[in-house]
Amino acid sequence: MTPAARVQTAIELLDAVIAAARTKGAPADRILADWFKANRFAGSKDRRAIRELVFAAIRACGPVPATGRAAMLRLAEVDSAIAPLFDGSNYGPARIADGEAVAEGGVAPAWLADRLAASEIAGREAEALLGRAPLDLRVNGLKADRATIKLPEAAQPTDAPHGLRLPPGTPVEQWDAYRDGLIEVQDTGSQIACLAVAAQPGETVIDLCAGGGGKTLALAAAMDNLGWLVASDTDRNRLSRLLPRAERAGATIAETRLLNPTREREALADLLGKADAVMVDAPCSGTGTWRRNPEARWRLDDAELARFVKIQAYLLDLAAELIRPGGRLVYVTCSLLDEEGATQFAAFLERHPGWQVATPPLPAGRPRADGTRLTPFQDGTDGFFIACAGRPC
Ligand SMILES: C[S@@+](CC[C@H](N)C(=O)[O-])C[C@H]1O[C@@H](n2cnc3c(N)ncnc32)[C@H](O)[C@@H]1O
Repeated sequence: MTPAARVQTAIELLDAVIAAARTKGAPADRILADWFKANRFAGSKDRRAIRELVFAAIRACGPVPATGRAAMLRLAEVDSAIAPLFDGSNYGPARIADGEAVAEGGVAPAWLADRLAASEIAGREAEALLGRAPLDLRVNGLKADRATIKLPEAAQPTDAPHGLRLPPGTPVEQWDAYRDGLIEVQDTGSQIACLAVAAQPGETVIDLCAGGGGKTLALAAAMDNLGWLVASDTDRNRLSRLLPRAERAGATIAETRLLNPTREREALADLLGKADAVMVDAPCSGTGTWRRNPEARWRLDDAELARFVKIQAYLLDLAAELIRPGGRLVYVTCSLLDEEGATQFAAFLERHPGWQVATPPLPAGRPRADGTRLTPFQDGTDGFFIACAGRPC
């Protein structure tokens, strides 16, 4: 494909991404993967270039652009290599017309940028939300050790005790160490969130919103495969990915429980008041993960945010019921909005008098109200709010 044809293809893909963002349809990654599958004529260099263009254009636009072409013209404002490719050539985009509409720049739609600013995420902190994430690994302590593991490429240790960092795009999935379960792909912020649980061998630990089990596997390693580790979620698809991953990682103590939304207690009835620790890695707006899916900021609206805030409070209260006297609650969210983090946790403490804030020392992050906040700008991780409280004895 010519460079101009790649730009035109990226414009058409951006139209699909914009439409999907408006209707809460498929994420950009999925849209691109489907297109590449259906258009085999695009070689690996084309695919890489188109992908770069689409994501660079998404990052360059704050609010949802009207069209893919307007989004690409916005990218042309910040990348001088793009405008000359609007050359009217065969398969390329038409020439730029005088006064043609260009999408607006910025970090996010105005309402969301304002909410972030109210949570002290503005300026360079806000811009860093749209940077490119590195590729972080967690060395699986059940099978290997960070100090001695041999990998095909040199990796830098991160702040997390088992963490290693590689450049984005490193094909780790093809490495033997990955296939054999010696390493997991996991952001350093996620690894640090798991440290906050301080899970010990022999304990009863619940990962209440386990999803595909990224954090469950880290907890199993911390527990040295000793104890009872329950991984629950309401999403059957996500949870179904956990056990094959656990097998690869040699995490034998992970047990999954599929929950029925609004009737979660039923599947967890045998654990009420028994857990030494419960981690609530809550469903959230994901404002801390825009480095990975920047178009998520076009999908969020006030109603969706309110829905997250409500379910977070509900899950925190459910977790409290599962914890034994003297046990601990760890609340984690990959959002940097206070309503999903500091304010949410403060409301929990108000509803549960007697619970004591007790965040263990973490290797990165800064205090934020009763918890700790990690940000892409300060910590080079995804954005997280992490807070812990102990149930009174
Ligand atoms: C931030 S994700 C969890 C990511 C996961 N812990 C990991 O490390 O990969 C939030 C999860 O909460 C789950 N969830 C949503 N509502 C829930 C509920 N009522 N009970 C339990 N899990 C729920 C979602 O399905 C989603 O997998």
